[in-house]
This record gives sequence, C-alpha cells and structure tokens, in this order.
Amino acid sequence: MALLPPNHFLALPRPDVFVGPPQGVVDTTTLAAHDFDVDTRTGFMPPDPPIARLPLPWEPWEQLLDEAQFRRLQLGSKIDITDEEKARSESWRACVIQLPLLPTADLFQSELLLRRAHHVLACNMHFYIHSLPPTAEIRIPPPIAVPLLDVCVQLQLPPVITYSDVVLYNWALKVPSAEPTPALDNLRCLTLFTGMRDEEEFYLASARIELRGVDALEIMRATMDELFISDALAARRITRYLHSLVRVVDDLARLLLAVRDGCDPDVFYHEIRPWFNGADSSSRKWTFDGLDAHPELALPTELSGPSAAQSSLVHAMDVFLGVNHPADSALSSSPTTPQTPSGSHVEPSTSAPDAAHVQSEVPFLARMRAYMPRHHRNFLRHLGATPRPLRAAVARMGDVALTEAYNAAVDALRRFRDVHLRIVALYIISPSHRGLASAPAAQAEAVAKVCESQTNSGMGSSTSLLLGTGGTRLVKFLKGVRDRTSEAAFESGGR
Ligand code: HEM
Repeated sequence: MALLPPNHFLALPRPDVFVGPPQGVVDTTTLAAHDFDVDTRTGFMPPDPPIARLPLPWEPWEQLLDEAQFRRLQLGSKIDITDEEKARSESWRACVIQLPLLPTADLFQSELLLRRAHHVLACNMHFYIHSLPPTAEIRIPPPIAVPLLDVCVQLQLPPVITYSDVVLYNWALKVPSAEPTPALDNLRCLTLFTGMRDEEEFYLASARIELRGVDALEIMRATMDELFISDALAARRITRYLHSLVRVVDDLARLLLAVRDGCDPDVFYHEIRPWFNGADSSSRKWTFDGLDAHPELALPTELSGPSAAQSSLVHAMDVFLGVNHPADSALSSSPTTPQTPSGSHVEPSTSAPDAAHVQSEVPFLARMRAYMPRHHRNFLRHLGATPRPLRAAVARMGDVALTEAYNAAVDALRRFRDVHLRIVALYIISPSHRGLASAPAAQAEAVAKVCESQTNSGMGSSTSLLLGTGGTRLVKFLKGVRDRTSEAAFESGGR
C-alpha cells in the first residue's frame, strides 16, 4: 500500500479520544469519522471489510482466538461435557495465563486496529470465562484483562463483547466483489464461538438489517434537509420520504423473520447464547486481575453481554420519528454507575462494590448506547439535538397527507417491534420453557432462584433472569417499548 504523504489529512495523528481533534481539524480516526462514521453506502457498518488480523506484535492474541475456535472449546456448563473436552479447554486457558503482557501503545494510532484488538481480546475473554467449570471463580488473567482495559479506554467502550464486535466488525465478503455495498448474501463472519452456521446466520441477520437500513438513514438525511425549508413543497417531499421509510422498515422486519431460515431456536438458546453472557447474567462476579500494577486502569462496571439493542439503527429511527422511551428501565440491570462517555467506567479501587449486583438507575435503552462505537453514540446525540424535529414539524404543518405518512412510518416501526417480540418468544421464551420442562426439579428450582436474583441483557441473553417468571418481565419491557412506539402516532385530527 502506498504511504500517504505526511501532510495528507488522513496521515494526521489520531486525535486524543478525550480531547478530540484540535479546533478546525477534522476527526480522522476513521475515513468517515467527520460524518460520525456513518457511511452513505453501508450505514453503521464500515464501508470496507473490517481488519481480519492484527499485525505481528499482537499475533499471540490472534493465535489464542484461532486455537479456541479450532479446538472447539465447549461451554463449561454443558451438561454432558466429556473429560477430554474439559482438558482441552483447561490447556487453552493455561496458554492464556502464560501469555506475556503485550504492549498496546502502538495500537492507539489506529482506530481500526483498536477495533480488531477489542474484538480479539473480548472474544478470548468470553471463551475463557464461559469454558470455565460452572462453579469456578471468574478471574480474567492479566494478559487479557490489562490490554483489554487499555484498549477500552481508547475506544470508550466496556470490556465485554458488544454488538459491534459480533456484527458490525465481524464480517468479510464470501466472494471478492468490486460492488460499493456488500450484497446481503455475500457475507460471512470472522469469529464464531461454536463454528455453527446457526451462529453465523444469527449475526448476519443483524448485519443484513444494518445494510438494508442504509436507505432509512438516507431518508432521514433528506427529510432533515426538507425540514430546514418546511414549506408546502417540503411537506409533499417529506410525505413521499416517509412512505419510502415504511417500505424500508417492513423490509427490516422481513429480514428479522428470515433469521429462522438459518438459526435454530433451541441451538441458539442452549449452545450459542450462553457464550455471550455478560457479568450480569451470572451469579459469579468477574474479577479483572493485574490491575494493581495499573492504577491508571479503572474497574469496569458496564458488563452486559451484546444485544441488538446496541444497534444504532433502531435507536436512530426512534430519535428521528420522535418515539419517546422515558421509563424503559423495566429491564435495567446490573451495572450501575452513571455513564461516563466511555461507558467503560470505573471505580477507583478493588474495594468497589460488586457492580454486577447493583441495580442500575439508568434506563436500559439509554444504557445500551454506552456499548455503541462512540462516533455512532455521537451521531444519535446529534440527531436528537436537531432544532427541527420531525414530529413537532408534522404537528405544526397540519398537513393531512403528511400526518398520515408520519403515522404510517410509526406504525411500520411498531410492526417491526411486533415481529421482534415473536422472534424473542421463539428464540428465548419457548426454549427456556422447554429446557425447564425437561430439567430435574432441583435444577429448575436453582434456575428460578438465579432468575429472581438478577437481570441481564445480551443478544438474546437478557432473560435468564426471566425464566422463573416465564419471561414476563422481558415481554413486559419489549411490549412497553412497542407501545411507546405507537404512542408517537397522531390521533386522527392531530394531537
Ligand atoms: C434471534 C434474534 C434476536 C433475539 C433472540 C433478540 C432478543 C432480544 C432481547 C432478549 C432483547 C431485550 C434486551 C436484551 O436483553 O438485549 C432485545 C432487545 C432489542 N433487540 Fe433483539 N433480538 C434478536 C434480533 C434482533 C435484531 C436483528 C435486531 C435489529 C437489528 C434487534 C433489535 C433489538 C432492539 C432495538 C432491542 C431493544 C428493544 C427495542 O428497541 O425494541 N433484535 N432483543
């Protein structure tokens, strides 16, 4: 690759994440950072396939991840785990412990390397934790804990797998293509915990939604341009855009339902989902070892597993349409402390309270923003701060066709959430009931106890807490979000 001349704007040093770029200088942490890292062709997905391997100095991390996948590490909680499988994961974990502490400073120059480092370290950490015997203490060894926390400070992300790790930055093209936008059927994943097609299809369902959602982002941009003018012609154009949005959102719902074609609900629930679990899905505390020697690193408190609730696309549609989610804390779970922008937030010492056991005051959907790439988080903030919000403009203009188009768009988002509820019932509620029905009474009782004592979240993982109550709390939360979506619509005659 030809080197950029030193005065090229992309050759500028990566700005300090806490200070941002100097005044008058564009943020060049990524190609699209000046535009909140939202690409006109791929939306919240990066325009080019993410880096698939870190350079040589960090090869030991990559090798660990290769080995974990190659050895087919099994969940420590697997009921019929064999001695051979236990030995295999034990020897892999011994390799992790023996790994030298690799320096991270040279990663800081590149946002793309940092992203890959977060992906590799967080996946290794989840392999480590979830391959442990179910009663073992969870101590994350320094060779993973220290660099992961270092990288998280730079990225302002929590040290846990996020939606961006498994969806946004976990893809490659199946077949090389010169097309500017990856075709929805030309994607494969880089990292899988189980190596199963079901897992790959689960991530790709979200990736396809992100890519199809690009049209929704374009509609939002065009609408906001028209809102600036807000005359009769603008009202007609916005009406047309909102009808297009209905078609896009209905496509998103179809893509969501299509997850059933490649991902079996029972396989998902019992074999895939447990790998994602965050600290708040467990009664065992996660301890990050090696921090004593690194007082600059703070103990993390945001440790929920990945969730598509971290998809900026759905948040963006809510913000754009003016859907209000004021009291969605029904599902709010563990970690706790009010958010710093980094989300990777910290208590000063090891005597900090066990974060995973403190109830959060921060509403769930708001909390999920801390797990998004920070440029996307800023995009949502920017979108929400528009001086010309759509809903208020529709109310003010009093144009019947526009109001109907707005209501139709809100209704499409409500339908998307209805479909999502069906998917959650199929992939979480039903398998959890089937699992309980076949489990011995003692086991069922234990699960019910765990369920009562904690909440958690995750790409479908939020509900182990909810098993004991038949998923009512999860369903209540999701229905609440859906109902608040409907509430954005105007009653006939306007409101
Ligand atoms: C098999 C597929 C899926 C399952 C089992 C599932 C499960 C869940 C669960 C359990 C929650 C509750 C919060 C949490 O614990 O994370 C949730 C929330 C959410 N999920 Fe999914 N999900 C799936 C696919 C998707 C996809 C593909 C999207 C969109 C890209 C999506 C978007 C959301 C959103 C936006 C929320 C927050 C609630 C809302 O805004 O309606 N989910 N999901």
